[in-house]
Amino acid sequence: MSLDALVRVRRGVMTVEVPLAVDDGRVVAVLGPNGAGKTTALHALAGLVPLDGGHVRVDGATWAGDGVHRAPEDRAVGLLAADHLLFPHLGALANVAFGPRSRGVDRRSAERRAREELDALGVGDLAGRRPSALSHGQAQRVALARALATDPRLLLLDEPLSALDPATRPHVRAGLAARLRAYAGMTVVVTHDPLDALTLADHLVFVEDGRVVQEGSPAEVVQRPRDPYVAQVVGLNLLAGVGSGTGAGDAVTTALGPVVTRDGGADRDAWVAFAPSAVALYDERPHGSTRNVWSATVGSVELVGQSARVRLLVGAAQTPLVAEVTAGSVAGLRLQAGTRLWAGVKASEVTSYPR
Ligand SMILES: Nc1ncnc2c1ncn2[C@@H]1O[C@H](COP(=O)(O)OP(=O)(O)OP(=O)(O)O)[C@@H](O)[C@H]1O
Repeated sequence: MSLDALVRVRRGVMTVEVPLAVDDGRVVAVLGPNGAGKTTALHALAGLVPLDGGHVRVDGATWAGDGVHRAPEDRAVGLLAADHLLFPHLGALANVAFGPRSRGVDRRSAERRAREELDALGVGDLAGRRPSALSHGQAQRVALARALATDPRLLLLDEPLSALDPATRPHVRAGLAARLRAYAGMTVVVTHDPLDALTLADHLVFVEDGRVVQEGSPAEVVQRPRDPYVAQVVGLNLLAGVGSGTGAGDAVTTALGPVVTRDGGADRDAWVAFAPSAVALYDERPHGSTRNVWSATVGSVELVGQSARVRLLVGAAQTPLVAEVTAGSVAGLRLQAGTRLWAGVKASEVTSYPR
């Protein structure tokens, strides 16, 4: 049993066109920058936005498309938004029981189901509290319980953790991940946050300007980004390049000139990727085993704990790269915006793969 959807919705000059397939018990994350069309796609699955084309089919039944448009209440959907919108005048239990009640379940059964769901999310002891007496994290768990208490086939989460403060977020994320592992239905989660996606989802779909630019398992995407936005999300430097195409060359020609990689340069059109931590910085041109060396200018330096993210503009084309170095190197090299230096990456740290 599964979700099979092709969401096509016109939004002004942009058309959102996103295929989505989810199997039972699986979690798909949709990622993308602001305005990419993520919420539009989610709302189309929920029935809040009509399709301009495509289809939404669940377990073989058509929810939308082919002249059909089921109303949201006629879809077995649970929707959770960043702002929980619990009923302020009802306690947590009554808020959660509202879902099954509104679908015709008798009061006693609805409350039993609500209590079960609150317990499963670790907030059973808050059953009698009104939303105003709940922390953000607690309220979001109650809202998740409300989305799940109708036993939806399809759970839709729209930035479920984005309104939480950084101290609360990891706890709610862990609770959500545990609950999703036990949930038998299908989940689509929209998020900006790569950590949410990597910890919650089995499959990632990246959307930009309404279109899918890359999808795959978290491991695939992290190792082999195929789009600058995806590379930025997973924290890798990515360059488009051209290899020899003969299997003989060992360098890929990029905006930085030839880059020597550990995979050779056999592919005609190739991506070249390396981690910021693989970029070493020097105040004089290094001599030695480092095969890839470029002149660079520091754009900015951001200290995060014991390490620093250094944005660089590299080579004649001023190509942006990110280096991650120790706080000690920042002091030793006196790194600041405008500092001119050398950046080096060992060939063994650089991967290349077909574009
Ligand atoms: N009701 C609407 N009518 C027309 N255009 C809309 C409507 N809602 C959103 N849009 C536009 O559609 C595009 C996609 O918006 P959407 O909210 O789906 O993006 P998103 O990826 O969820 O972005 P964000 O991360 O900022 O929430 C945007 O350009 C937005 O301005």
